[in-house]
Amino acid sequence: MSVRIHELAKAVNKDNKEVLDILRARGHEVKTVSSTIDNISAEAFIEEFKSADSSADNDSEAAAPEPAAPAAPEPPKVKLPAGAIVKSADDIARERQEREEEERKRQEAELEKRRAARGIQMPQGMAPAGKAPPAPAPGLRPPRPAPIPRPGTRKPPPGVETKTTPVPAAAPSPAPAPEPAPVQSPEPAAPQAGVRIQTQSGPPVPPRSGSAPVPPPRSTAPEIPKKTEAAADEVSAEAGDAEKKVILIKPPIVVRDFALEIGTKPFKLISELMDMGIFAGMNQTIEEDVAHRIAAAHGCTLEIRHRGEEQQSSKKKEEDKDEDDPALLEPRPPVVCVLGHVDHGKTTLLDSIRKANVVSGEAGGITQHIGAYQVEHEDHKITFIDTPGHAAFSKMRERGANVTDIAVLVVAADDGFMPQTDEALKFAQKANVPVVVAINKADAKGANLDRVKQQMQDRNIAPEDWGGETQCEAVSALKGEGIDDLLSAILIQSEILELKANPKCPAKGMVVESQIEQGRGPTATVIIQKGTLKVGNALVCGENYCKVRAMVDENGKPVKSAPPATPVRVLGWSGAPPAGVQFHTVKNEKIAKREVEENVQEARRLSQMSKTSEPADLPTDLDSLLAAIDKQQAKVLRLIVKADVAGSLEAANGVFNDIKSDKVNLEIIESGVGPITKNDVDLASSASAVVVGFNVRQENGVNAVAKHNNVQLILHNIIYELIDQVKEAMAELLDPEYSENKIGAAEVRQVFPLAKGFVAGCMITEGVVRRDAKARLLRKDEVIHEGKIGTLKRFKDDATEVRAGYECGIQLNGFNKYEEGDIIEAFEILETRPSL
Ligand SMILES: Nc1nc2c(ncn2[C@@H]2O[C@H](COP(=O)(O)OP(=O)(O)OP(=O)(O)O)[C@@H](O)[C@H]2O)c(=O)[nH]1
Repeated sequence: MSVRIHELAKAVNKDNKEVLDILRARGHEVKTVSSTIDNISAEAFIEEFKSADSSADNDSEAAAPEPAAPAAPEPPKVKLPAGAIVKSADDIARERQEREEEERKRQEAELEKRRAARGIQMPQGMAPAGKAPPAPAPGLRPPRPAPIPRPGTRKPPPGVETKTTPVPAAAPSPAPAPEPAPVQSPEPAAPQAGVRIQTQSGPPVPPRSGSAPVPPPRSTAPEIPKKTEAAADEVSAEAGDAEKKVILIKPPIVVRDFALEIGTKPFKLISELMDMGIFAGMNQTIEEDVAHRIAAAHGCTLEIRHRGEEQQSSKKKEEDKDEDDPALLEPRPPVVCVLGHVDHGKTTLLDSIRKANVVSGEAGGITQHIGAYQVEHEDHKITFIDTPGHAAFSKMRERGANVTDIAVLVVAADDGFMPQTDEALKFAQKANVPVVVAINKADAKGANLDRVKQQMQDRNIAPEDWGGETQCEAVSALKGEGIDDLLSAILIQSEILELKANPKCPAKGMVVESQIEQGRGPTATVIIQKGTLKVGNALVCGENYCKVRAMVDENGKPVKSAPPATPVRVLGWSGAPPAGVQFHTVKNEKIAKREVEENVQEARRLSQMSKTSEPADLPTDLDSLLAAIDKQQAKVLRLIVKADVAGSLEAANGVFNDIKSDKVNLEIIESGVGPITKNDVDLASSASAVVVGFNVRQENGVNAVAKHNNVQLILHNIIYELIDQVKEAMAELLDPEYSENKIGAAEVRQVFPLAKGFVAGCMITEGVVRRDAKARLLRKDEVIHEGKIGTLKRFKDDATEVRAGYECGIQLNGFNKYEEGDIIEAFEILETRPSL
């Protein structure tokens, strides 16, 4: 949207030319009255001049109580302060032209003046603006002490001239009570900083009719002593922090709103921002540190309240008060996770408990994502979280331990404690989660229960039957033996823990897993920790929100509500929330969106802060400098990683980040949940990256686009394979290394002249000499010539190769000076791929 100049002039009741001139002076490229300016500038212009008009009207009404006779002007009814200058009509006319020029300069100089006002002395004869009001004049109200300037206090019009009498700076003592003054008494305005003051002798002359002053572009409030902004700054600096206006603001900080808060106009704020090299529109947001600087320049103190923090603390208090009230707590099922070493039988155990078998469906035999299920035993519910077993999933497993009340540590009776068993035990102990040991594969050949119990004792978790405190059950997950005892042991442990939660408060919980499902969009398996989650609830989970569209249980059945410790898959998310992040319920979707927006801003701010603190890593000595240069010169394999679920994605990113090489750096430029799309390929193409897919499919047509753009796709369902292929891709970036491989040697026995040049009659003394090989001629161990073999003949026939013990004729390209006894060595160049 744009506005034509003549429309603008009409709107502010001014000449077209005048408006044109003002706009040109302000840097707008306007040629004729039909030229246009943008809507925002036009609005600001209208606002500025309309308010100036109205205020000037008020001023003129107040200042001209009676029309003056043109020839013999009567002295004004209002007695002006001593020394005050009232301009003649001629002066006004002359200054009218000057005003436009001043107006142009004014805006540019405004900020500069404000800064300068703190350090630069005022022109002589000019009252230190902002420190002292004008001297009192008989009949006028006494001077008031300089008030603390309020942001937004308008400046006097540039054309208004007054003479001010310097008086000592107003003490910060309480202001004397103002005497009643006639309403029509216009108060002299302080001059604008930097505006030249003209002095005139002779009596004050009232304004003449017919030469009404042009309304100044800015209004002056008649009741308030005027101060320039420079003066305002000066005062605010003197006033100190105690008297600064404190502004409370919640991010995001939008230019328009912020301008109003600090008492300035949005367009002025925009120009200040531009001065700082920041280009932001009315409705755009600015960074917090920028807002702080601007607020300080306006004499305000900015307090930014991050809603999340505020709400968290206030919510925490409420929860402490209401949600954890013992009277409201009710018993809840235990949340159990199954941990252990690879192949010790975790999945089989979970299947056995659920009387289902999903082991056969797993790619590579590894559980690759967390599921959560609930089973019933002795009329009590138990919630199980399935955790994967490979080392790559350590993080997920750690998380699994953190969300749970009890950990079942699976130890194969025939294998005993293994590194990952110890790691899992460590996680559980770190999370303060009691452990129930399931000695699995009790049926297997070589099963040794006592050895496992001994290992338990060695790890300070002695089994109960050995006098310790750790419950321990021998089971055969495969045969379904000992499962009931294990479940009973879990329930006993649960009873000891006295697990309770308030089912009536707003739901709170943790995301166990999330993914993007076809037809369902982002979904997340969550475990409710407090309250009851209901369809229709609005949730906030880090940088994602959810209006619960539907919930399904572990059997895929829709449920309407989920009480504490229940696992449910929730539909209706804005995006897939990462596993391990907590969610809470808010009043409605609008609030959820707002909170999430703030969380996103906060996350950005934190990442910005971490980026700016990076210089600490700068090299400080020569060695580290050289290492840094080496690192810069190292090749980079960029990856775009996609995985089926958030947990797998994190695990995959984790293992990729663990691949260390001095020669090739690995950089994950993008990662996400869901199938590989054409966008991923496009991004990979522009970033020269490789797309890696873990347990995901690719959308139709992706292959063709990848081929066309020469983008490598690496897809696999098994993490080890993926790691190997990524390493291969890294190695391929390295420049090949070349090595020489001697394949044979011949001794020159006789030199034969030919029509053109000579041929060396040789005996092959070792290996083989091939026609396409490279050769070097040695004479008394000195290399005389190196090049390619030109001809290789057996008698008169060309030969491709001649083996040791045979005679042949050899001609080297570009060489003719063979001598008897010379040695011709044949070799080939081998190209090898360097290792990482
Ligand atoms: N003999 C015997 N074999 C078992 C038992 N439990 C599991 N197995 C076998 O052990 C192997 C591994 O079982 P999983 O349940 O896949 O082991 P896991 O710990 O879940 O393995 P990951 O998912 O790779 O971590 C399978 O071949 C099972 O049949 C058991 O009680 N007895």
